[in-house]
Amino acid sequence: MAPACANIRWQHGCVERAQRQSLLKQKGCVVWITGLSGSGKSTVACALDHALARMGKLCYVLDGDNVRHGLCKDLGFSSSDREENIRRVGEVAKLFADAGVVALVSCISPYRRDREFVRGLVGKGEFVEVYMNVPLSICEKRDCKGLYKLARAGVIKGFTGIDDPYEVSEMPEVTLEATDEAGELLTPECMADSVVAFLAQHGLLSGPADCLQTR
Ligand SMILES: Nc1ncnc2c1ncn2[C@@H]1O[C@H](COP(=O)(O)OS(=O)(=O)O)[C@@H](OP(=O)(O)O)[C@H]1O
Ligand SMILES: Nc1ncnc2c1ncn2[C@@H]1O[C@H](COP(=O)(O)OP(=O)(O)O)[C@@H](O)[C@H]1O
Repeated sequence: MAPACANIRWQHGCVERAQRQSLLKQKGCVVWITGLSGSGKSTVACALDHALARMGKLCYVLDGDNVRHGLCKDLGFSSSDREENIRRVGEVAKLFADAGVVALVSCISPYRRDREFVRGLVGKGEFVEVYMNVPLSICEKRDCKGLYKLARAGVIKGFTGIDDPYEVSEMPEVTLEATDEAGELLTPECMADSVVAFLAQHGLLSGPADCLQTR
């Protein structure tokens, strides 16, 4: 989308992304964690942040609840507000990736179209969609904020999974199941390990190949 005002030109910087990545000895990317409220997005983002920090990788978590206290405090939960919410978070995540940081986004982001929009914003191969495949029954049972109860009672309208849709992607890069084959709940640490494995397999955790020698 072009800027609303015509008299805007792109200002190029003096330090390139490759140099920033070289300084940080890592590559920037966006890990986009999507799923129902209560599916464990924030918990996995936190576990992933810890796991990657232990590997010396700098991350930053953009959590739906948190950005709605600032950047997106003017937005509600209509489909157009959710779209704008995801657009803004996507743009910020893109800036983090450009800075050489691993952006860990945990937003419901219920509409496929909005997630695909962000995928298109971010460089090819740098957008990793992580789908929390946790059944509504589990999320609703957890109901740690009491919101499902309010939604079922009709106090909250347009709640994702109750009277607003969650559209599953056809091909998320990573799908995290709630349970293992024996039906035991998988831990957040185990889920984070699956994401780390994907990032490693796809070269997103190695040092930038095209980086300049600055140290
Ligand atoms: N109507 C409705 N539907 C869904 N969720 C709601 C709603 N109203 C408030 N909440 C709370 O807001 C959190 C979701 O914010 P997000 O920015 O992630 O939502 S979205 O991506 O724009 O759909 C979400 O946080 P999580 O539980 O962490 O997902 C809820 O606590
Ligand atoms: N893998 C898991 N196993 C068991 N409980 C979990 C798991 N992941 C998250 N939880 C719990 O579920 C609740 C919702 O998790 P949260 O990360 O806040 O979800 P979301 O960000 O998707 O709303 C929290 O009480 C959290 O401790």
